[in-house]
Amino acid sequence: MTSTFTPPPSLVIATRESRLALWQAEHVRDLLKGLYPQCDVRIFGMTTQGDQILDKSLAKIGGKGLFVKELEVAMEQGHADLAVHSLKDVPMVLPTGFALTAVMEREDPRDAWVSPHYANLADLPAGAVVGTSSLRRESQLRARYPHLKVQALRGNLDTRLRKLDEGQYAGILLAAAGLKRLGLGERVRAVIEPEDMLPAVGQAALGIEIRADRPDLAQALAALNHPPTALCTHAERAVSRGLGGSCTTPMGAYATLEGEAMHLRAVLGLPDGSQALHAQQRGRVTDLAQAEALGQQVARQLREQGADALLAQLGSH
Ligand SMILES: NCc1[nH]cc(CCC(=O)O)c1CC(=O)O
Repeated sequence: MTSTFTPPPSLVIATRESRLALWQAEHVRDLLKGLYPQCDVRIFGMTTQGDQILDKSLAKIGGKGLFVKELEVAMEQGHADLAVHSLKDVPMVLPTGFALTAVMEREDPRDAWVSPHYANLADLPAGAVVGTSSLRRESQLRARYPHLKVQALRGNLDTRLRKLDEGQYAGILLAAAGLKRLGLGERVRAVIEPEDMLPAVGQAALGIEIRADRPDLAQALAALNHPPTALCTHAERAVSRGLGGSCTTPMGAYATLEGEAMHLRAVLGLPDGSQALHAQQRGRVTDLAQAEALGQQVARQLREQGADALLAQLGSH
């Protein structure tokens, strides 16, 4: 088969302007420059609504979709060709006209414990304050360590680390991936295994979004797709979608793939840790449809255990 593919003469990448988002966009820019040396690849940085609201819980202001919308408008208006997102922040259902065209290889998917004084969560005395605004982390933390206190912690990575260093918290929970990407891996005191805390849907993976009417771009960006990561995160996203969840639902879902054998685990709990539902499933997965089916099975298992009632209680929390 002869290829008739001609790489585009230029590519503009839309991104948020936090240090992590810029790192991720620059990473994609460098990969694209390597793939297409003739292509003029540029970064279009934007401050999103989500970045400006720092004092309220994300769940209350409409979820992490706020980090994605402005980038979509930029693509809609032709100011950018693609957007690089932390897949974790991408809504489970994209608006019409947009597509997740590639999912890149995952960094370390685990959550990390960051603390100046305590090597481990298990070392914390009763009443110690842990910083996180993630309902998923709060729910799993409280279920396992009911003697700890949880206090809100918002802002980008640098802000959160600064608040920790100001001494308001015994320690904080962050995604290991973000810290590693920014060269802050030495701040990690302990990584938390999925057995103890399931990561967020899509955690540590980057998603590349384009307009659905740009098949030329889809072809140019296909080389960035990492099929095992795409399959795993597709299954995770199917669990959340199957529950009608969003990026702020207190659930974790994590898939691993060895050869064609996928193992998908999920948890859904109340933020106060008083109730949690767990489900897991193994199956052969070689394409996105099979990944989707496995995710739907896990969502069904959670439903059979009462996920809908739990989600209804959440609404009133
Ligand atoms: N919700 C914010 C967010 N979105 C993506 C990451 C970094 C890690 C990743 O790519 O999952 C983080 C920070 C965090 O949760 O600590």
